[in-house]
Amino acid sequence: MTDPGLTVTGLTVKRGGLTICDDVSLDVPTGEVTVLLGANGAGKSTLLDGVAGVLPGSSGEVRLASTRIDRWPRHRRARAGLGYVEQGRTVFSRLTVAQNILVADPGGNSLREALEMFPQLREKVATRAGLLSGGEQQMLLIARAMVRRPRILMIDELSLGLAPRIVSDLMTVVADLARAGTGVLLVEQFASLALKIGTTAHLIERGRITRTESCSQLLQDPSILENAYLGNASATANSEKSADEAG
Ligand SMILES: Nc1ncnc2c1ncn2[C@@H]1O[C@H](COP(=O)(O)OP(=O)(O)OP(=O)(O)O)[C@@H](O)[C@H]1O
Repeated sequence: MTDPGLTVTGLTVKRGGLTICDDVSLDVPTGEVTVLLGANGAGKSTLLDGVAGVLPGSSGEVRLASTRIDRWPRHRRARAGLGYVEQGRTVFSRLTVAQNILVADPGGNSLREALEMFPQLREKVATRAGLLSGGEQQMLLIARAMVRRPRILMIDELSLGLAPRIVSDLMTVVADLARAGTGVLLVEQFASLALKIGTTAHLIERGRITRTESCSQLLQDPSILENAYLGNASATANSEKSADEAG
């Protein structure tokens, strides 16, 4: 058994009175990347919000390194080692790269550590973050989360709006973080890139985990993914095609 990272058991999360995530259970071990895949609106962000304490869970348990944290406010979960790079989160664009890091963690070594993690940012340390490329801004967001040394880092759609080549570079960075010991829970629309760096993948459909597979298995047999979370769209397309052929 690996070092216990994050354990989610039977978590239900509501938005506006509606159950969006229903009875979700999954583990995120330290030292590896766990991938969460699902169609738009399946409930991926809501699940991460529920785990991080952005939204309250209405039932179920969240444990970090075996300690129950689901009744804790968000900042306490973060202090305990749960990092979260939210979808659409932006850098402080008028602050420099260095100031963005120091805002997250004014500790003496945080800037040095961040630049060791992301040497690409070294030359830009005095540059205003708003002038960085999209990929560099995402690196800065990860660096800001990592200087707090989280045991677990949840990343929601880091690739939003970025070219595939840049996303591929970011995936290498994320894989390195996991190799260095962090447990990563990765939500990613570029499924094949995420699966290449992941160990286990969970598929979520309409707020429920419907399948858990090894990433290598999903890469070898893409039809599993197509049937699972593209299933509805292709079923509709096929039935339309059959109707056309019949007509
Ligand atoms: N603030 C909100 N109030 C009510 N319902 C919401 C709210 N935000 C999202 N939802 C609904 O919750 C469901 C899940 O949304 P969520 O953003 O968690 O999905 P997702 O899998 O992350 O999708 P995407 O890939 O598009 O980000 C969707 O049906 C969405 O319409």
